[in-house]
Amino acid sequence: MKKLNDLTKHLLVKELTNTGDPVITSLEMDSREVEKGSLFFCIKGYTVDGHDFARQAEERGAAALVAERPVNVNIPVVLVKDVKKAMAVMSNVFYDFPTNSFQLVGITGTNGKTTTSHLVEAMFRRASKKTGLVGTMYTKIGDRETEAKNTTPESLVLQKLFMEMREKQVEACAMEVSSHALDLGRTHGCDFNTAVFTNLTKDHLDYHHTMEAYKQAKSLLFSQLGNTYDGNRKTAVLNADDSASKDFMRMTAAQVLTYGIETECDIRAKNVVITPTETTFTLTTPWEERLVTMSLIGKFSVYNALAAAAACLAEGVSIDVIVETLEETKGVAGRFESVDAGQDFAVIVDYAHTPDSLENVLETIQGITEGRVITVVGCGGDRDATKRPEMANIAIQYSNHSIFTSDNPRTEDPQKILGDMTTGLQEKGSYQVIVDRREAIRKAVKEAGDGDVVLIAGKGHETYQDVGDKVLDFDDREEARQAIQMLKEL
Ligand SMILES: CC(=O)N[C@H]1[C@@H](OP(=O)(O)OP(=O)(O)OC[C@H]2O[C@@H](n3ccc(=O)[nH]c3=O)[C@H](O)[C@@H]2O)O[C@H](CO)[C@@H](O)[C@@H]1O[C@H](C)C(=O)N[C@@H](C)C(=O)N[C@H](CCC(=O)O)C(=O)O
Ligand SMILES: Nc1ncnc2c1ncn2[C@@H]1O[C@H](COP(=O)(O)OP(=O)(O)OP(=O)(O)O)[C@@H](O)[C@H]1O
Ligand SMILES: N[C@H](CCC[C@H](N)C(=O)O)C(=O)O
Ligand SMILES: [Mg+2]
Repeated sequence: MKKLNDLTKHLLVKELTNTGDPVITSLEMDSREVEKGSLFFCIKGYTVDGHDFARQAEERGAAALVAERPVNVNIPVVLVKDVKKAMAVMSNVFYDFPTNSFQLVGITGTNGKTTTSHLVEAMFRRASKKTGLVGTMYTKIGDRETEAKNTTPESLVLQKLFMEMREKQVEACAMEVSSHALDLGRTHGCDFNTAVFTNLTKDHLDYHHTMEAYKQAKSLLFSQLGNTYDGNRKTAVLNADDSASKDFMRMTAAQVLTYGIETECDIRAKNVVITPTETTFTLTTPWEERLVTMSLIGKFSVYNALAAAAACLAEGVSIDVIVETLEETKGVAGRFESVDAGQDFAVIVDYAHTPDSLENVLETIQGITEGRVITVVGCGGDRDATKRPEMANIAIQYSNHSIFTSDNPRTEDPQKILGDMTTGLQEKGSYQVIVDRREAIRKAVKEAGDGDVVLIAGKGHETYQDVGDKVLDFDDREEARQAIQMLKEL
Protein backbone atom coordinates (compact mmCIF):
# COMPACT_ATOMS: atom_id res chain seq x y z
CA MET A 1 0.00 0.00 0.00
CA LYS A 2 1.31 3.45 -0.93
CA LYS A 3 0.55 6.88 0.42
CA LEU A 4 0.72 10.06 -1.61
CA ASN A 5 4.02 11.14 -0.04
CA ASP A 6 5.64 7.80 -0.96
CA LEU A 7 4.99 8.73 -4.57
CA THR A 8 5.69 12.47 -4.51
CA LYS A 9 9.09 12.14 -2.90
CA HIS A 10 10.41 10.98 -6.26
CA LEU A 11 9.17 14.16 -7.99
CA LEU A 12 10.13 17.78 -8.31
CA VAL A 13 6.91 19.20 -6.91
CA LYS A 14 6.19 22.86 -7.68
CA GLU A 15 3.47 23.17 -5.09
CA LEU A 16 1.19 21.01 -2.99
CA THR A 17 -2.26 22.44 -2.31
CA ASN A 18 -4.85 21.13 0.18
CA THR A 19 -2.06 19.28 1.96
CA GLY A 20 -2.65 15.73 3.12
CA ASP A 21 -1.16 12.28 2.76
CA PRO A 22 -4.01 10.00 1.67
CA VAL A 23 -3.67 6.32 0.90
CA ILE A 24 -3.64 5.79 -2.88
CA THR A 25 -5.49 2.70 -4.05
CA SER A 26 -5.21 3.10 -7.84
CA LEU A 27 -3.82 5.36 -10.56
CA GLU A 28 -6.10 6.81 -13.25
CA MET A 29 -5.81 9.26 -16.15
CA ASP A 30 -9.47 9.01 -17.20
CA SER A 31 -11.93 10.64 -14.80
CA ARG A 32 -14.56 8.10 -15.85
CA GLU A 33 -12.45 5.30 -14.40
CA VAL A 34 -11.78 7.02 -11.07
CA GLU A 35 -12.82 5.19 -7.91
CA LYS A 36 -12.58 5.95 -4.20
CA GLY A 37 -8.89 6.38 -3.37
CA SER A 38 -7.64 6.90 -6.95
CA LEU A 39 -4.84 9.30 -7.79
CA PHE A 40 -6.05 11.17 -10.89
CA PHE A 41 -3.59 12.60 -13.44
CA CYS A 42 -4.88 15.66 -15.29
CA ILE A 43 -3.50 15.32 -18.82
CA LYS A 44 -3.81 17.92 -21.53
CA GLY A 45 -4.58 15.75 -24.55
CA TYR A 46 -4.98 16.36 -28.26
CA THR A 47 -8.76 16.47 -27.98
CA VAL A 48 -9.63 17.60 -24.47
CA ASP A 49 -7.88 18.80 -21.32
CA GLY A 50 -7.93 16.39 -18.37
CA HIS A 51 -7.78 19.38 -15.97
CA ASP A 52 -11.39 20.05 -16.95
CA PHE A 53 -12.35 16.73 -15.35
CA ALA A 54 -10.72 17.44 -11.98
CA ARG A 55 -14.05 18.10 -10.27
CA GLN A 56 -15.57 14.98 -11.78
CA ALA A 57 -12.63 12.95 -10.47
CA GLU A 58 -13.10 14.44 -7.00
CA GLU A 59 -16.82 13.68 -7.06
CA ARG A 60 -16.06 10.06 -7.96
CA GLY A 61 -13.84 9.75 -4.88
CA ALA A 62 -10.32 10.59 -6.06
CA ALA A 63 -7.93 10.87 -3.09
CA ALA A 64 -5.63 13.37 -4.82
CA LEU A 65 -4.75 14.87 -8.19
CA VAL A 66 -1.59 15.56 -10.16
CA ALA A 67 -1.89 18.64 -12.35
CA GLU A 68 0.06 21.27 -14.27
CA ARG A 69 -2.13 24.20 -13.24
CA PRO A 70 -4.28 24.96 -10.20
CA VAL A 71 -7.68 23.28 -10.22
CA ASN A 72 -10.65 24.05 -8.04
CA VAL A 73 -11.00 21.00 -5.76
CA ASN A 74 -10.78 20.26 -2.04
CA ILE A 75 -8.48 17.22 -2.23
CA PRO A 76 -4.65 17.41 -2.33
CA VAL A 77 -3.28 18.59 -5.68
CA VAL A 78 0.35 17.93 -6.61
CA LEU A 79 1.42 20.63 -9.05
CA VAL A 80 4.21 19.59 -11.41
CA LYS A 81 5.71 20.90 -14.62
CA ASP A 82 4.94 17.81 -16.70
CA VAL A 83 2.11 15.49 -15.62
CA LYS A 84 2.98 12.78 -18.17
CA LYS A 85 6.50 12.53 -16.83
CA ALA A 86 5.24 12.58 -13.24
CA MET A 87 2.76 9.83 -14.18
CA ALA A 88 5.55 7.63 -15.55
CA VAL A 89 7.66 8.11 -12.42
CA MET A 90 4.78 7.63 -9.98
CA SER A 91 3.45 4.54 -11.79
CA ASN A 92 6.87 2.96 -11.61
CA VAL A 93 7.11 3.69 -7.88
CA PHE A 94 3.48 2.69 -7.20
CA TYR A 95 4.06 -0.78 -8.63
CA ASP A 96 7.60 -1.08 -7.14
CA PHE A 97 9.69 -0.87 -10.31
CA PRO A 98 8.34 -4.07 -11.90
CA THR A 99 10.63 -4.11 -14.94
CA ASN A 100 13.64 -4.61 -12.68
CA SER A 101 12.34 -8.15 -12.10
CA PHE A 102 12.57 -9.61 -15.60
CA GLN A 103 14.43 -9.39 -18.90
CA LEU A 104 12.79 -6.72 -21.06
CA VAL A 105 13.40 -6.47 -24.79
CA GLY A 106 12.02 -3.32 -26.48
CA ILE A 107 11.55 -3.26 -30.26
CA THR A 108 11.12 -0.10 -32.29
CA GLY A 109 11.11 0.74 -36.01
CA THR A 110 8.58 1.49 -38.73
CA ASN A 111 7.92 -2.10 -39.81
CA GLY A 112 8.47 -5.51 -38.30
CA LYS A 113 7.93 -4.76 -34.60
CA THR A 114 5.01 -7.15 -34.12
CA THR A 115 6.68 -9.93 -36.08
CA THR A 116 10.04 -9.53 -34.35
CA SER A 117 8.48 -9.34 -30.88
CA HIS A 118 6.59 -12.59 -31.56
CA LEU A 119 9.83 -14.25 -32.64
CA VAL A 120 11.64 -13.03 -29.53
CA GLU A 121 8.80 -14.27 -27.33
CA ALA A 122 8.84 -17.66 -29.08
CA MET A 123 12.60 -17.96 -28.56
CA PHE A 124 12.29 -17.15 -24.87
CA ARG A 125 9.49 -19.70 -24.57
CA ARG A 126 11.54 -22.37 -26.23
CA ALA A 127 14.30 -21.53 -23.76
CA SER A 128 11.76 -22.54 -21.05
CA LYS A 129 11.14 -19.05 -19.76
CA LYS A 130 7.77 -17.73 -18.62
CA THR A 131 7.05 -14.92 -21.07
CA GLY A 132 5.19 -11.68 -21.54
CA LEU A 133 4.39 -9.75 -24.72
CA VAL A 134 3.23 -6.17 -25.30
CA GLY A 135 2.17 -5.04 -28.76
CA THR A 136 -0.29 -4.16 -31.49
CA MET A 137 -2.34 -7.34 -31.48
CA TYR A 138 -2.63 -7.95 -27.73
CA THR A 139 -0.74 -8.06 -24.49
CA LYS A 140 0.10 -11.52 -23.22
CA ILE A 141 1.14 -13.02 -19.92
CA GLY A 142 2.02 -16.66 -20.55
CA ASP A 143 -0.84 -17.85 -22.79
CA ARG A 144 -3.40 -15.33 -21.54
CA GLU A 145 -4.12 -12.66 -24.15
CA THR A 146 -5.71 -9.30 -23.44
CA GLU A 147 -6.89 -6.95 -26.17
CA ALA A 148 -4.66 -3.90 -26.68
CA LYS A 149 -5.91 -0.36 -27.32
CA ASN A 150 -2.50 1.02 -28.25
CA THR A 151 0.61 -0.77 -29.48
CA THR A 152 2.47 0.64 -26.47
CA PRO A 153 0.13 1.57 -23.61
CA GLU A 154 0.23 4.69 -21.41
CA SER A 155 2.78 4.49 -18.58
CA LEU A 156 0.25 3.74 -15.86
CA VAL A 157 -1.33 0.93 -17.87
CA LEU A 158 2.08 -0.42 -18.80
CA GLN A 159 3.52 -0.43 -15.28
CA LYS A 160 0.38 -2.16 -13.97
CA LEU A 161 0.74 -4.79 -16.66
CA PHE A 162 4.41 -5.26 -15.74
CA MET A 163 3.40 -5.61 -12.10
CA GLU A 164 1.01 -8.41 -13.13
CA MET A 165 3.82 -9.99 -15.14
CA ARG A 166 6.07 -9.94 -12.08
CA GLU A 167 3.28 -11.47 -9.97
CA LYS A 168 2.88 -14.25 -12.56
CA GLN A 169 6.64 -14.88 -12.42
CA VAL A 170 7.33 -13.69 -15.95
CA GLU A 171 11.04 -14.01 -16.67
CA ALA A 172 11.30 -12.38 -20.08
CA CYS A 173 9.10 -9.94 -21.97
CA ALA A 174 9.16 -8.80 -25.61
CA MET A 175 7.63 -5.40 -26.19
CA GLU A 176 6.86 -3.23 -29.21
CA VAL A 177 7.79 0.37 -28.56
CA SER A 178 6.02 2.78 -30.90
CA SER A 179 7.42 6.17 -31.83
CA HIS A 180 4.32 7.78 -30.30
CA ALA A 181 5.05 6.03 -27.01
CA LEU A 182 8.66 7.20 -27.00
CA ASP A 183 7.67 10.74 -27.87
CA LEU A 184 4.91 10.85 -25.25
CA GLY A 185 7.10 9.29 -22.57
CA ARG A 186 4.91 6.20 -22.11
CA THR A 187 7.99 4.02 -21.55
CA HIS A 188 9.90 6.36 -19.24
CA GLY A 189 11.38 4.34 -16.42
CA CYS A 190 11.13 0.95 -18.16
CA ASP A 191 14.32 -0.97 -17.48
CA PHE A 192 15.09 -2.33 -20.94
CA ASN A 193 17.89 -4.88 -21.17
CA THR A 194 17.93 -5.00 -24.94
CA ALA A 195 16.61 -2.43 -27.40
CA VAL A 196 16.06 -3.46 -31.02
CA PHE A 197 15.80 -1.27 -34.12
CA THR A 198 14.11 -2.77 -37.18
CA ASN A 199 14.08 0.03 -39.78
CA LEU A 200 13.05 3.61 -40.43
CA THR A 201 10.87 4.52 -43.41
CA LYS A 202 7.95 6.82 -43.98
CA ASP A 203 4.96 6.66 -41.63
CA HIS A 204 3.18 8.72 -38.97
CA LEU A 205 4.11 12.09 -40.44
CA ASP A 206 0.67 13.29 -39.35
CA TYR A 207 2.05 13.06 -35.81
CA HIS A 208 5.81 13.68 -36.13
CA HIS A 209 5.61 16.06 -39.15
CA THR A 210 9.19 15.41 -40.35
CA MET A 211 11.29 12.28 -40.83
CA GLU A 212 13.94 13.90 -38.64
CA ALA A 213 11.48 14.25 -35.74
CA TYR A 214 10.23 10.70 -36.33
CA LYS A 215 13.80 9.40 -36.20
CA GLN A 216 14.54 11.46 -33.11
CA ALA A 217 11.56 9.84 -31.34
CA LYS A 218 12.84 6.37 -32.27
CA SER A 219 16.32 7.28 -31.08
CA LEU A 220 15.06 7.76 -27.51
CA LEU A 221 14.93 4.00 -27.00
CA PHE A 222 18.69 3.88 -27.59
CA SER A 223 19.78 7.13 -25.97
CA GLN A 224 17.97 6.08 -22.79
CA LEU A 225 19.61 2.65 -22.74
CA GLY A 226 22.61 1.65 -20.68
CA ASN A 227 23.47 4.92 -18.99
CA THR A 228 23.57 3.18 -15.62
CA TYR A 229 24.87 -0.29 -14.91
CA ASP A 230 22.61 -2.36 -12.67
CA GLY A 231 24.45 -5.64 -13.12
CA ASN A 232 22.46 -6.65 -16.20
CA ARG A 233 23.89 -6.55 -19.70
CA LYS A 234 22.46 -3.72 -21.84
CA THR A 235 22.53 -4.18 -25.59
CA ALA A 236 21.39 -2.10 -28.53
CA VAL A 237 20.56 -4.35 -31.50
CA LEU A 238 20.84 -2.28 -34.67
CA ASN A 239 20.11 -2.90 -38.35
CA ALA A 240 23.43 -2.34 -40.14
CA ASP A 241 21.63 -1.95 -43.48
CA ASP A 242 19.59 1.05 -42.26
CA SER A 243 21.46 4.36 -42.18
CA ALA A 244 19.68 5.55 -39.01
CA SER A 245 21.61 2.91 -37.03
CA LYS A 246 24.83 4.93 -37.23
CA ASP A 247 23.24 7.73 -35.22
CA PHE A 248 21.65 5.36 -32.72
CA MET A 249 25.03 3.67 -32.25
CA ARG A 250 26.63 6.99 -31.38
CA MET A 251 24.01 7.99 -28.87
CA THR A 252 23.70 4.79 -26.85
CA ALA A 253 25.82 3.91 -23.84
CA ALA A 254 24.85 0.27 -24.30
CA GLN A 255 26.98 -2.31 -26.09
CA VAL A 256 25.98 -2.76 -29.71
CA LEU A 257 25.19 -5.85 -31.74
CA THR A 258 24.58 -5.19 -35.43
CA TYR A 259 22.66 -7.39 -37.87
CA GLY A 260 22.05 -7.25 -41.60
CA ILE A 261 22.29 -8.82 -45.01
CA GLU A 262 24.12 -6.33 -47.22
CA THR A 263 26.65 -4.78 -44.83
CA GLU A 264 29.46 -6.36 -42.84
CA CYS A 265 28.05 -6.80 -39.32
CA ASP A 266 27.90 -9.08 -36.24
CA ILE A 267 24.83 -11.19 -37.01
CA ARG A 268 24.53 -11.63 -40.73
CA ALA A 269 22.45 -13.64 -43.16
CA LYS A 270 24.37 -14.90 -46.18
CA ASN A 271 23.22 -16.88 -49.23
CA VAL A 272 19.57 -15.90 -48.83
CA VAL A 273 17.30 -18.00 -51.06
CA ILE A 274 13.57 -17.31 -51.21
CA THR A 275 11.13 -19.81 -52.72
CA PRO A 276 7.30 -19.76 -52.65
CA THR A 277 7.29 -22.02 -49.61
CA GLU A 278 10.44 -21.26 -47.62
CA THR A 279 13.40 -18.99 -47.06
CA THR A 280 16.88 -20.35 -46.41
CA PHE A 281 20.02 -18.53 -45.34
CA THR A 282 23.27 -19.01 -43.49
CA LEU A 283 23.14 -17.33 -40.10
CA THR A 284 26.61 -16.13 -39.18
CA THR A 285 27.48 -14.86 -35.72
CA PRO A 286 30.87 -13.93 -34.25
CA TRP A 287 30.81 -17.40 -32.69
CA GLU A 288 29.40 -19.79 -35.29
CA GLU A 289 27.48 -20.39 -38.51
CA ARG A 290 24.13 -22.17 -38.95
CA LEU A 291 21.95 -23.01 -41.93
CA VAL A 292 18.37 -21.83 -41.35
CA THR A 293 15.27 -22.92 -43.28
CA MET A 294 12.10 -21.14 -42.26
CA SER A 295 8.56 -20.86 -43.56
CA LEU A 296 8.56 -17.06 -43.17
CA ILE A 297 8.86 -15.71 -46.70
CA GLY A 298 10.84 -12.75 -48.00
CA LYS A 299 13.95 -10.73 -47.42
CA PHE A 300 12.08 -8.57 -44.90
CA SER A 301 11.38 -11.74 -42.90
CA VAL A 302 15.10 -12.48 -42.83
CA TYR A 303 15.65 -9.06 -41.25
CA ASN A 304 13.04 -9.81 -38.59
CA ALA A 305 14.62 -13.22 -37.95
CA LEU A 306 18.07 -11.64 -37.59
CA ALA A 307 16.79 -8.90 -35.27
CA ALA A 308 15.13 -11.49 -33.03
CA ALA A 309 18.16 -13.77 -33.13
CA ALA A 310 20.51 -10.92 -32.19
CA ALA A 311 18.25 -9.79 -29.33
CA CYS A 312 18.01 -13.30 -27.94
CA LEU A 313 21.74 -13.92 -28.27
CA ALA A 314 22.25 -10.73 -26.25
CA GLU A 315 19.79 -12.08 -23.69
CA GLY A 316 21.70 -15.34 -23.35
CA VAL A 317 19.46 -17.67 -25.37
CA SER A 318 21.41 -20.46 -27.07
CA ILE A 319 21.90 -20.52 -30.84
CA ASP A 320 20.25 -23.97 -30.93
CA VAL A 321 17.06 -22.61 -29.42
CA ILE A 322 17.14 -19.59 -31.74
CA VAL A 323 17.52 -21.68 -34.90
CA GLU A 324 14.93 -24.24 -33.80
CA THR A 325 12.44 -21.44 -33.16
CA LEU A 326 13.01 -19.84 -36.56
CA GLU A 327 12.61 -23.22 -38.25
CA GLU A 328 9.40 -23.98 -36.41
CA THR A 329 7.60 -20.68 -36.54
CA LYS A 330 4.43 -20.46 -38.60
CA GLY A 331 4.45 -16.67 -38.64
CA VAL A 332 2.14 -14.11 -37.12
CA ALA A 333 -1.55 -13.73 -37.97
CA GLY A 334 -2.19 -11.24 -40.76
CA ARG A 335 1.46 -11.06 -41.80
CA PHE A 336 1.90 -12.70 -45.22
CA GLU A 337 -0.93 -15.03 -44.21
CA SER A 338 -2.17 -17.35 -46.94
CA VAL A 339 -5.87 -17.95 -47.37
CA ASP A 340 -6.48 -21.36 -48.86
CA ALA A 341 -10.05 -22.28 -49.69
CA GLY A 342 -9.15 -24.73 -52.42
CA GLN A 343 -8.70 -22.10 -55.15
CA ASP A 344 -6.13 -22.41 -57.95
CA PHE A 345 -4.49 -19.06 -57.19
CA ALA A 346 -2.80 -17.69 -54.07
CA VAL A 347 -4.41 -15.18 -51.70
CA ILE A 348 -2.15 -13.38 -49.26
CA VAL A 349 -3.43 -11.13 -46.49
CA ASP A 350 -0.77 -8.78 -45.19
CA TYR A 351 -0.63 -5.87 -42.74
CA ALA A 352 1.43 -3.70 -45.11
CA HIS A 353 0.11 -0.20 -44.48
CA THR A 354 3.24 1.83 -45.22
CA PRO A 355 4.97 2.43 -48.57
CA ASP A 356 8.03 0.45 -47.53
CA SER A 357 6.14 -2.58 -46.24
CA LEU A 358 3.94 -2.66 -49.34
CA GLU A 359 7.00 -2.51 -51.56
CA ASN A 360 8.74 -5.28 -49.61
CA VAL A 361 5.76 -7.56 -49.75
CA LEU A 362 5.10 -6.95 -53.44
CA GLU A 363 8.78 -7.45 -54.29
CA THR A 364 8.66 -10.75 -52.42
CA ILE A 365 5.51 -11.81 -54.27
CA GLN A 366 7.01 -10.87 -57.63
CA GLY A 367 10.05 -12.93 -56.80
CA ILE A 368 8.06 -16.08 -56.16
CA THR A 369 5.32 -15.99 -58.76
CA GLU A 370 5.14 -16.46 -62.49
CA GLY A 371 1.50 -15.46 -62.57
CA ARG A 372 -0.25 -12.10 -62.43
CA VAL A 373 -0.33 -10.02 -59.24
CA ILE A 374 -3.61 -8.39 -58.24
CA THR A 375 -3.40 -6.01 -55.30
CA VAL A 376 -6.23 -4.74 -53.11
CA VAL A 377 -5.11 -1.84 -50.94
CA GLY A 378 -6.31 1.30 -49.19
CA CYS A 379 -4.99 3.89 -46.75
CA GLY A 380 -6.23 4.68 -43.26
CA GLY A 381 -8.22 7.83 -42.49
CA ASP A 382 -7.00 10.34 -39.89
CA ARG A 383 -3.48 9.10 -40.51
CA ASP A 384 -0.43 10.26 -42.49
CA ALA A 385 -1.84 11.42 -45.85
CA THR A 386 1.56 11.73 -47.52
CA LYS A 387 1.85 7.96 -47.82
CA ARG A 388 -1.36 7.66 -49.87
CA PRO A 389 -0.04 8.48 -53.38
CA GLU A 390 3.19 6.62 -52.59
CA MET A 391 1.35 3.43 -51.71
CA ALA A 392 -0.83 3.74 -54.81
CA ASN A 393 2.25 4.19 -57.02
CA ILE A 394 3.95 1.18 -55.46
CA ALA A 395 0.84 -0.98 -55.92
CA ILE A 396 0.65 -0.05 -59.60
CA GLN A 397 4.38 -0.47 -60.16
CA TYR A 398 4.45 -4.03 -58.84
CA SER A 399 0.98 -5.32 -59.78
CA ASN A 400 -0.70 -6.30 -63.02
CA HIS A 401 -3.90 -4.83 -61.65
CA SER A 402 -4.60 -2.78 -58.51
CA ILE A 403 -7.89 -2.18 -56.76
CA PHE A 404 -7.88 0.83 -54.45
CA THR A 405 -10.39 0.57 -51.65
CA SER A 406 -11.18 1.63 -48.08
CA ASP A 407 -9.04 0.81 -45.03
CA ASN A 408 -10.46 2.28 -41.82
CA PRO A 409 -11.55 5.66 -43.21
CA ARG A 410 -12.36 6.71 -39.62
CA THR A 411 -13.73 10.28 -39.67
CA GLU A 412 -12.54 11.05 -43.22
CA ASP A 413 -14.57 10.77 -46.42
CA PRO A 414 -13.49 7.46 -48.05
CA GLN A 415 -13.74 9.05 -51.51
CA LYS A 416 -11.35 11.81 -50.43
CA ILE A 417 -8.77 9.25 -49.22
CA LEU A 418 -9.05 7.38 -52.51
CA GLY A 419 -8.71 10.70 -54.33
CA ASP A 420 -5.48 11.34 -52.42
CA MET A 421 -4.24 7.93 -53.51
CA THR A 422 -5.00 8.35 -57.19
CA THR A 423 -4.36 12.05 -57.74
CA GLY A 424 -0.95 12.58 -59.29
CA LEU A 425 -0.22 8.92 -59.94
CA GLN A 426 3.15 8.71 -61.66
CA GLU A 427 3.03 5.04 -62.47
CA LYS A 428 1.05 4.00 -65.52
CA GLY A 429 -0.79 0.77 -65.07
CA SER A 430 -4.08 -0.95 -64.67
CA TYR A 431 -6.14 0.07 -61.65
CA GLN A 432 -9.65 0.76 -60.49
CA VAL A 433 -11.33 2.24 -57.43
CA ILE A 434 -13.97 0.29 -55.50
CA VAL A 435 -14.87 2.08 -52.26
CA ASP A 436 -16.49 -0.95 -50.64
CA ARG A 437 -13.72 -3.29 -49.44
CA ARG A 438 -15.92 -6.40 -49.66
CA GLU A 439 -16.69 -5.64 -53.30
CA ALA A 440 -13.01 -4.92 -53.97
CA ILE A 441 -11.97 -8.31 -52.57
CA ARG A 442 -14.68 -10.10 -54.57
CA LYS A 443 -13.58 -8.36 -57.75
CA ALA A 444 -9.91 -9.28 -57.16
CA VAL A 445 -10.75 -12.92 -56.53
CA LYS A 446 -12.95 -12.98 -59.65
CA GLU A 447 -10.12 -11.53 -61.74
CA ALA A 448 -7.54 -14.08 -60.57
CA GLY A 449 -6.66 -17.08 -62.69
CA ASP A 450 -4.62 -20.22 -62.27
CA GLY A 451 -1.22 -19.39 -60.69
CA ASP A 452 -1.99 -15.73 -59.97
CA VAL A 453 -1.52 -14.02 -56.60
CA VAL A 454 -4.07 -11.76 -54.93
CA LEU A 455 -2.54 -9.53 -52.26
CA ILE A 456 -5.00 -7.98 -49.81
CA ALA A 457 -2.93 -5.38 -47.99
CA GLY A 458 -3.32 -3.04 -45.02
CA LYS A 459 -5.53 -4.72 -42.45
CA GLY A 460 -3.81 -8.01 -41.70
CA HIS A 461 -5.12 -9.37 -38.39
CA GLU A 462 -7.72 -6.61 -37.97
CA THR A 463 -11.29 -7.83 -37.61
CA TYR A 464 -13.03 -4.51 -38.12
CA GLN A 465 -13.58 -1.62 -40.50
CA ASP A 466 -13.61 1.76 -38.74
CA VAL A 467 -16.02 3.99 -40.68
CA GLY A 468 -17.31 7.29 -39.28
CA ASP A 469 -18.54 6.59 -35.78
CA LYS A 470 -19.07 2.88 -36.48
CA VAL A 471 -16.69 -0.02 -36.06
CA LEU A 472 -18.06 -2.75 -38.34
CA ASP A 473 -17.03 -6.41 -38.27
CA PHE A 474 -14.66 -7.05 -41.15
CA ASP A 475 -11.92 -9.61 -41.64
CA ASP A 476 -9.96 -9.73 -44.92
CA ARG A 477 -9.27 -13.45 -44.49
CA GLU A 478 -12.93 -14.28 -43.95
CA GLU A 479 -13.98 -12.01 -46.81
CA ALA A 480 -11.50 -13.69 -49.14
CA ARG A 481 -12.74 -17.14 -48.15
CA GLN A 482 -16.34 -16.12 -48.82
CA ALA A 483 -15.42 -14.56 -52.15
CA ILE A 484 -13.67 -17.78 -53.24
CA GLN A 485 -16.66 -19.82 -52.08
CA MET A 486 -19.05 -17.63 -54.07
CA LEU A 487 -16.90 -18.07 -57.12
CA LYS A 488 -17.00 -21.84 -56.77
CA GLU A 489 -20.79 -21.80 -56.51
CA LEU A 490 -21.22 -19.85 -59.74
C1 LIG B 1 -2.07 10.81 -30.38
C2 LIG B 1 -2.26 9.91 -29.20
O1 LIG B 1 -1.42 9.14 -28.90
N1 LIG B 1 -3.44 10.00 -28.56
C3 LIG B 1 -3.66 9.27 -27.33
C4 LIG B 1 -4.15 10.27 -26.32
O2 LIG B 1 -5.37 10.79 -26.82
P1 LIG B 1 -5.75 12.32 -26.68
O3 LIG B 1 -4.54 13.15 -26.45
O4 LIG B 1 -6.65 12.67 -27.80
O5 LIG B 1 -6.63 12.29 -25.35
P2 LIG B 1 -7.88 13.20 -25.03
O6 LIG B 1 -9.13 12.53 -25.48
O7 LIG B 1 -7.62 14.60 -25.47
O8 LIG B 1 -7.93 13.18 -23.43
C5 LIG B 1 -7.01 13.89 -22.61
C6 LIG B 1 -7.09 13.33 -21.22
O9 LIG B 1 -8.40 13.60 -20.68
C7 LIG B 1 -8.91 12.41 -20.12
N2 LIG B 1 -10.38 12.44 -20.10
C8 LIG B 1 -11.09 12.52 -21.23
C9 LIG B 1 -12.48 12.51 -21.20
C10 LIG B 1 -13.15 12.43 -19.95
O10 LIG B 1 -14.38 12.41 -19.84
N3 LIG B 1 -12.38 12.35 -18.84
C11 LIG B 1 -11.01 12.36 -18.87
O11 LIG B 1 -10.39 12.28 -17.84
C12 LIG B 1 -8.33 11.31 -20.99
O12 LIG B 1 -8.34 10.04 -20.34
C13 LIG B 1 -6.90 11.82 -21.19
O13 LIG B 1 -6.09 11.48 -20.10
O14 LIG B 1 -4.38 9.62 -25.10
C14 LIG B 1 -5.34 8.54 -25.19
C15 LIG B 1 -5.52 7.96 -23.78
O15 LIG B 1 -4.42 7.23 -23.40
C16 LIG B 1 -4.85 7.49 -26.15
O16 LIG B 1 -5.76 6.43 -26.26
C17 LIG B 1 -4.67 8.16 -27.50
O17 LIG B 1 -4.23 7.21 -28.43
C18 LIG B 1 -5.09 7.06 -29.57
C19 LIG B 1 -6.08 5.91 -29.38
C20 LIG B 1 -4.27 6.76 -30.80
O18 LIG B 1 -4.81 6.49 -31.83
N4 LIG B 1 -2.98 6.77 -30.69
C21 LIG B 1 -2.11 6.37 -31.81
C22 LIG B 1 -1.76 7.55 -32.68
C23 LIG B 1 -0.89 5.73 -31.20
O19 LIG B 1 -0.49 6.01 -30.08
N5 LIG B 1 -0.32 4.81 -31.95
C24 LIG B 1 0.86 4.08 -31.56
C25 LIG B 1 1.25 3.00 -32.57
C26 LIG B 1 1.36 3.45 -33.96
C27 LIG B 1 2.05 2.39 -34.80
O20 LIG B 1 3.08 1.85 -34.40
O21 LIG B 1 1.56 2.13 -35.89
C28 LIG B 1 0.58 3.24 -30.32
O22 LIG B 1 1.52 3.02 -29.53
O23 LIG B 1 -0.55 2.73 -30.22
N1 LIG C 1 11.49 -5.90 -41.47
C1 LIG C 1 10.55 -5.44 -42.28
N2 LIG C 1 10.84 -4.53 -43.23
C2 LIG C 1 9.89 -4.04 -44.05
N3 LIG C 1 8.61 -4.42 -44.00
C3 LIG C 1 8.26 -5.33 -43.08
C4 LIG C 1 9.21 -5.88 -42.17
N4 LIG C 1 8.57 -6.75 -41.37
C5 LIG C 1 7.28 -6.73 -41.72
N5 LIG C 1 7.08 -5.90 -42.77
C6 LIG C 1 5.81 -5.53 -43.42
O1 LIG C 1 5.13 -4.69 -42.48
C7 LIG C 1 3.87 -5.25 -42.13
C8 LIG C 1 3.64 -5.07 -40.65
O2 LIG C 1 4.55 -5.89 -39.93
P1 LIG C 1 4.53 -5.86 -38.36
O3 LIG C 1 3.14 -5.93 -37.90
O4 LIG C 1 5.48 -6.87 -37.86
O5 LIG C 1 5.11 -4.38 -38.14
P2 LIG C 1 4.86 -3.31 -36.97
O6 LIG C 1 6.12 -2.51 -36.95
O7 LIG C 1 4.48 -3.98 -35.74
O8 LIG C 1 3.66 -2.44 -37.52
P3 LIG C 1 2.71 -1.45 -36.63
O9 LIG C 1 3.53 -0.23 -36.35
O10 LIG C 1 1.56 -1.12 -37.49
O11 LIG C 1 2.31 -2.18 -35.40
C9 LIG C 1 3.94 -6.71 -42.52
O12 LIG C 1 2.67 -7.19 -42.82
C10 LIG C 1 4.87 -6.66 -43.73
O13 LIG C 1 4.14 -6.25 -44.86
N1 LIG D 1 -0.87 1.28 -36.05
C1 LIG D 1 -1.23 1.76 -37.35
C2 LIG D 1 -2.09 0.74 -37.98
C3 LIG D 1 -2.60 1.10 -39.35
C4 LIG D 1 -3.41 0.00 -39.94
C5 LIG D 1 -4.24 0.39 -41.10
N2 LIG D 1 -5.20 -0.64 -41.31
C6 LIG D 1 -4.94 1.73 -40.88
O1 LIG D 1 -5.99 1.72 -40.26
O2 LIG D 1 -4.42 2.75 -41.33
C7 LIG D 1 -1.93 3.09 -37.21
O3 LIG D 1 -2.82 3.21 -36.38
O4 LIG D 1 -1.54 4.00 -37.92
MG1 LIG E 1 2.97 -3.64 -34.45
